[in-house]
Amino acid sequence: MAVTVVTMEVGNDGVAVISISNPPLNVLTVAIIAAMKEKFSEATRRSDVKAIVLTGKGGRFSGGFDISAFQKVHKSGDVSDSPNESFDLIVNTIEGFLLYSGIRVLLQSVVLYVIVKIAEPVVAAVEGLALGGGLELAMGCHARIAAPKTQLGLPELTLGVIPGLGGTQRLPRLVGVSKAVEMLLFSKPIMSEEGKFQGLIDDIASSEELLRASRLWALGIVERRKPWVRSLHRTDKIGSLSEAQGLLRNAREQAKRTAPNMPQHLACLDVVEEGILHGGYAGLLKEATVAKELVLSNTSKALAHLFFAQRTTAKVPNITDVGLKPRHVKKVAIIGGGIMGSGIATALILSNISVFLKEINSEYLLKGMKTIEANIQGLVTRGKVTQDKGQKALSMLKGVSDYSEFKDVDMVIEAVIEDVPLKQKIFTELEKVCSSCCILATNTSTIDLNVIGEKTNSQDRIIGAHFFSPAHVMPLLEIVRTEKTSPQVILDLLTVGKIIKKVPIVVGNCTGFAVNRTFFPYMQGPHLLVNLGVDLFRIDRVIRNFGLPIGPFQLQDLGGYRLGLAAGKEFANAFPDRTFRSPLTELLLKNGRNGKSNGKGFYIYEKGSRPKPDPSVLPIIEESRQLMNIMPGGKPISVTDKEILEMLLFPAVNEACLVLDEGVVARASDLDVASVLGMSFPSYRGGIMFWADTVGSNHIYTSLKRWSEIYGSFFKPSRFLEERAVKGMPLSAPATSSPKSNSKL
Ligand SMILES: C[C@H](O)CC(=O)SCCNC(=O)CCNC(=O)[C@H](O)C(C)(C)COP(=O)(O)OP(=O)(O)OC[C@H]1O[C@@H](n2cnc3c(N)ncnc32)[C@H](O)[C@@H]1OP(=O)(O)O
Repeated sequence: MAVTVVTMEVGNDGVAVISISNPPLNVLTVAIIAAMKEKFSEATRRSDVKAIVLTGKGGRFSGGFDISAFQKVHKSGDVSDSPNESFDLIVNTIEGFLLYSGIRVLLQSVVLYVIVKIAEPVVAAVEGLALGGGLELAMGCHARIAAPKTQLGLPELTLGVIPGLGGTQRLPRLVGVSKAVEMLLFSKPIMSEEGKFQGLIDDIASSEELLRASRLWALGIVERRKPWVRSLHRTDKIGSLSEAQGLLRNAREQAKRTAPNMPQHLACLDVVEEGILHGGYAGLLKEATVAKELVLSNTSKALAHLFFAQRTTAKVPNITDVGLKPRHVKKVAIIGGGIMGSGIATALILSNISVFLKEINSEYLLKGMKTIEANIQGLVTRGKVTQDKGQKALSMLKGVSDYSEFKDVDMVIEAVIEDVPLKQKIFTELEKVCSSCCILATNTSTIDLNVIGEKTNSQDRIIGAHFFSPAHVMPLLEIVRTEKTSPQVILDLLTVGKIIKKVPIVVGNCTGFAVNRTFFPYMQGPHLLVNLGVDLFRIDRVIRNFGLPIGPFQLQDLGGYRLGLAAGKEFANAFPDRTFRSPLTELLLKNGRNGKSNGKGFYIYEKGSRPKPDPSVLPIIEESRQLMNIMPGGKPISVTDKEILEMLLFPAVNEACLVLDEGVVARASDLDVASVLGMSFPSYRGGIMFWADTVGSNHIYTSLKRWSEIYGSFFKPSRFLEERAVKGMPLSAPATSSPKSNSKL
């Protein structure tokens, strides 16, 4: 159990060093804030203290306010668990605002002066990271000295809230309105080097020198060699009112486009503006009010849930909690240099893992190597990777055309086409050429792993490493285990996932695994609706308005119809009872259409403009409708946008319930993360199960039941959903009984 403390040491130089210790990230809790106040008061009372340095133990200043406190507020609805005390700590105690605000609040000041007299300058010694409340605390100090490469940022908007410890006021005063708005709206941290350039940081000192430099700076303030700056009182970086308001106007327009359906972006800009119009103190008061309102919003509930859900995926029962140590994976061989194989190779080499890429001939090999180079170049061009890092990554790559290098690789990832005999052949060969402890992974997205490994005696080291395309960009890694996969192999792949900065989710073996399986009804529902007479472009619009980046038909355009058809067949075989068979995709292919790749999709794609609906697809849809003949009375059904949304998403929720009930995932929150990272379900809705619980199991069940009676078994609700609806239980609540014997984990 980590010890949470705030300590103070006073040196012979008269500098008190107050240190926060709450490993691993020194997050701020209400208790820590109270303890800090106590230490500051003590320092003020002591006659031997001339100045104060505030720092964090363990090489990290602070990761911000404790997000789990937000979750407490979400459960209780009581905002007193949020950081109230902090206002007093930063404004009154550290920054000493009231002391210097003069006659205006004279009476009050005198009283406070007596209670928390503060005449010492405070310097923040910042290392590792200062995020959210951590950076806000540092900005309340009179100067900030940072170690090199320290991350500085205000990521609160990603949690559905705004900075609540003065960040909306002090950041614009330190770095200017334009940079502050950029950092706030995009929650993008900067490094201390840029922080120094922007004026957020006063000086940089090496890690070893940090405390000494901070003490000296603090003494410099006492001796008036350095300025004693209260950032809340500064106005020099704000610029003219009209300029600031122009920036905010543009930022609002941008926020409406890039962050629709979320309240915190516009609210944050309003709070920044309040401070510009009426002064920093007024801005702080508004910030406190708005922060409290936002913490109770559905967006904040969803995003805080997702924050922890994402970190929970790496905690796998009986794998990560049984004392196993991960083995070091240094060399990986990849079979297949197509889009997937080259994307996976790119992700590995960028994390310093050596890769041998194998292809069947030199032409394909060259193509794969070129794709990897292009992937890296793309990242360099977009500024995601430096030129040096890109070069170094490419030096970790070697193309091969046979198995001679495979004898001492730690892992092989097969990424060839979805062909069962081919994969079986490859795995029997791998068993012969690789060492007996080499991990044998496949990137299949649908095929049963037991079938792939059927002809080997290595079932214990066969595992699925299902990446999402493009693999070097998409953050999700679905790790598929069978009942025979050894815990050590699962742990090793989890560790590789973390090293290459993916969010790994361990799932059981079934058709489509967790992600594709949950979303197969979402790809079929739109066809059902279109055959019932609903306009396809309206369907896409409804989904976009809900928050997915593109609708299901545009998604099919991107993937190509052949791929969709092949996947549809797999699902139809595995789950015939809840498959909707539509002739539409085959008709499209028959008409020479294959989506974006051949320029014949549901949309027309022209460089530089948004995709436009293609009217030439409508006669094909009409043909499909006539063949299906399912419109009641031959007339298109009449549905609201809400019904369209629900008819598309509830079947996916139903499948997610089955995935959960069958033990394909360990917990509902894994499906939330999978849906957000694998299928672009809007994060601010918390993921598919979280969202479903906000809608309510009863409404989902009764709707599906009604539609199944009218439109057929595609909508048939599962037993799990029915049980939860009858009991009034959330879908995400853990099962009350012991784990099922059919669990796939
Ligand atoms: C009032 C204020 O304005 C409001 C705020 O300050 S809101 C908080 C603002 N701060 C943030 O958003 C930072 C959130 N944290 C992060 O982004 C990442 O943890 C990080 C980039 C700092 C570090 O990443 P990384 O090194 O990969 O460590 P990571 O696994 O994420 O975190 C380590 C542990 O700390 C926990 N943690 C991290 N930040 C936390 C926070 N702010 N509150 C509570 N727990 C936190 C994680 O849940 C994890 O716990 P676990 O080991 O039990 O799973």
